[in-house]
Amino acid sequence: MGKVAVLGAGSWGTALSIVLADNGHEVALWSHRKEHAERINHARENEQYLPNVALDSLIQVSSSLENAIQGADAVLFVVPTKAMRQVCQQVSSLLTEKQTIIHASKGIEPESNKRISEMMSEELGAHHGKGIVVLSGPSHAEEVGLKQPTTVTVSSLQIDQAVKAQDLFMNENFRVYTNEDLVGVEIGGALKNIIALGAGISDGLGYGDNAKAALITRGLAEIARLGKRLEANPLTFAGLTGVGDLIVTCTSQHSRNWRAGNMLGQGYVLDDVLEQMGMVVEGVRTTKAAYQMSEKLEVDMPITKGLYDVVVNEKPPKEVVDQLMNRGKTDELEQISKGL
Ligand SMILES: NC(=O)C1=CN([C@@H]2O[C@H](COP(=O)(O)OP(=O)(O)OC[C@H]3O[C@@H](n4cnc5c(N)ncnc54)[C@H](OP(=O)(O)O)[C@@H]3O)[C@@H](O)[C@H]2O)C=CC1
Ligand SMILES: O=C(CO)COP(=O)(O)O
Repeated sequence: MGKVAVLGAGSWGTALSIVLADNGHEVALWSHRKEHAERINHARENEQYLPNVALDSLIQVSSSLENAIQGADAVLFVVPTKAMRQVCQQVSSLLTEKQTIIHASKGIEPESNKRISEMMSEELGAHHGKGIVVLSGPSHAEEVGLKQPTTVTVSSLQIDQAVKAQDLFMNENFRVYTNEDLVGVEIGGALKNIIALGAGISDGLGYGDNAKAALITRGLAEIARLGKRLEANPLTFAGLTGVGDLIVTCTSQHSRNWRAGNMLGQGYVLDDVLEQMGMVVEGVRTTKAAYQMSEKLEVDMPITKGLYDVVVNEKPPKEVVDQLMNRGKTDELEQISKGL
């Protein structure tokens, strides 16, 4: 048992703090807003992001990064991808060499097209760079907070660091696997949000299970094609952070990406959707990043291109479905094998 600093007091940071406290760790949960930190400490609940879930007394919330990180054996970064560089810059001088560095966010940075561990490694410097661990998989905060059975994967270029993270989080409700394929784990976790936006749009347009099954299957094929180009292990996409997270995010109403897509499919405009969500919808920025990567690396990603047309070019979703359905003929095995 030790101390873990959790940076980011949204739904996922709060749910993972609950897992860590269940394992007997002292948790310093950091919110960048003082009033939010005080509110959670007082209510013993994160009413804004994870309501109706009581927080153990082992979880103490602070708006001071120094207090959160001092004496921590591990530091978990779980802010939206957009905030990751800034938070890394804020903490980089506070970290010590012994601390295990983990992130549990899901995204790709537009323009640089960097994965989260790559961005972190640039900001945190050589020592922590190679040992950064990612935790990913099919895991909605709402269910983890209720201690419902959940499985995730941890990965790192230094597998001993991933094993340390596995030991920190693993318990009878929260099963943690290791996987050496850092690229595949991060790419699967980030890109499934694009397909979940598409699944929500499909439901919002009134389409049925056939359309959703097609999106999940063909979405997996194009994620694997990009992954292969980036030298991921294709088998990772058959795992929890690939097909597992695609299934949960495309089919669960807990998913913010699915919910945002659902509203887009019903005709709401993106700015209104994002305002109403009040939580991060990573798929929007990841769509931009993945589209840029598919163009640069010449990887065929028709669903991503369609979603890019919706979120960037404001094309009506129905037109995008027609565009996808009326492409030229292709062979299924030929397409799938490009991701193997
Ligand atoms: N929720 C889930 O079930 C899961 C989420 N994830 C991933 O975890 C990451 C975080 O998501 P989640 O917790 O759900 O997001 P939420 O929208 O629930 O919360 C985001 C939190 O980050 C804070 N934040 C925003 N900007 C900054 C900043 N610049 N510095 C510090 N804190 C900031 C927000 O504060 P404020 O209130 O001030 O905006 C808020 O506390 C995402 O990448 C997501 O994809 C992964 C698996 C499951
Ligand atoms: O990553 C998640 C589940 O594994 C959460 O997905 P959303 O961000 O769409 O809610």
